[in-house]
Amino acid sequence: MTFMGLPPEEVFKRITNLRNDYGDRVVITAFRRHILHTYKEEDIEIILSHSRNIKKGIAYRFMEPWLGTGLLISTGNKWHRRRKILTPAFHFDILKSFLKVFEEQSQSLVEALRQLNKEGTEVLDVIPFISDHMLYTICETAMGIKLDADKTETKVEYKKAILDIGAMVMERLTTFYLHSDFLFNLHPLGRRFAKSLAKVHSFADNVIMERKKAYDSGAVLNADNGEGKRRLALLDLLLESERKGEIDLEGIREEVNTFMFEGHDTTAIALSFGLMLLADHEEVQERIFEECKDIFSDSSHSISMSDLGEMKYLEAVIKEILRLYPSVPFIGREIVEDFMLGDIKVKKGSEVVVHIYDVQRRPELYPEPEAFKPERFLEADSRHSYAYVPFSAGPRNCIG
Ligand code: HEM
Repeated sequence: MTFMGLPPEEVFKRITNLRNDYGDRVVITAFRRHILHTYKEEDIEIILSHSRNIKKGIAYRFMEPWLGTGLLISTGNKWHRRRKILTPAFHFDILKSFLKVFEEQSQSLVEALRQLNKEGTEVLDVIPFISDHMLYTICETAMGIKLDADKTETKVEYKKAILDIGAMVMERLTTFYLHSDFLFNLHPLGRRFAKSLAKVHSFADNVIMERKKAYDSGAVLNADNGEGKRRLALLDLLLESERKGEIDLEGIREEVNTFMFEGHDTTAIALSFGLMLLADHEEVQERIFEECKDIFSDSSHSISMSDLGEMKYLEAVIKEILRLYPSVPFIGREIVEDFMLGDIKVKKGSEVVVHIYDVQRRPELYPEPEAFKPERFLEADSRHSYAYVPFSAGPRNCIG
């Protein structure tokens, strides 16, 4: 079997079809490396909950020039240390303090869509458009900067550069001869990648320096939990750790790039597929609308955490969107310690790929798996706990 020269969508289709042709476990051997693909919830549990096999697969190295060894890519002690520094930035009190930003950004997105509708514009690809708003949200919440107010050329170039880099990483991944750094750097794609990278790094450095100035002068973004305990948002938390000598400026840059990417790309994909599904299912739109009407009646009060808690149907809709279209369809691990996967031994040096997209479409777990049915998440859930893993699970689950 070969994936050589195929466009990314074709590679995706072939990889996800492997299960139909070969069963629940498939081993592909490429360049003398054994890669085990698994589609089964029991296997996925063993792999994702392993406490030492936490090293990411080789495909992630194509993102390293961009994200460095930030939280997504790092492993071992470095990953443990960073995860410990960053976890408090996702405390409930911090997230609660961002509700206003989420609301403002949602309204601004709806307004922009309305405007497009008025102009009769035909939106062909919503992803870059939604990406903008997701990027503004992560910048304002995690980095403390208002990117939507910034109309400079640098910002426009930054946004374009990260969208391009994402696409270029995908293209490199599916073009095997470009896996070699030597060939990639000589290739036009490699040269374009380097140019975009320079823009992204320079933008991230400016964000850090600006925030460092604000932090040093005492004007930092923080949330008070009502008991006088100050909680710091992500970039400020990193700057505080730098003061304590726990991380250096290069490390901060790795995390800023990691969170700018992970924080906007995953959410933009989920929202884009969500809009597509809602457009096709008016009855679901109607039920969401009725639920909101019950919660807000005629009031236009700002949304609260308790309002969110009441949106049971909307929550089921979001779960169903992420079941059908998980933003991260598969994840890879490089095995650093032999382990047993049921009756087979997976050896150190091999790789495993967990197919989130496919396990979430198994007909025996999800009857009519291709159908968009949010009600399945309203019923009592007796499924295996690793049959639904859009945020991964175990030690390397999604922090965001
Ligand atoms: C729909 C939204 C999201 C989905 C579906 C999602 C999914 C995932 C998945 C599947 C992983 C594991 C990746 C792997 O093992 O290769 C992951 C990791 C991660 N996610 Fe998310 N994510 C979402 C939103 C976010 C947001 C909003 C942030 C940041 C604010 C974020 C930051 C991260 C980071 C830093 C990691 C690496 C964690 C670690 O290895 O310790 N994600 N995410």
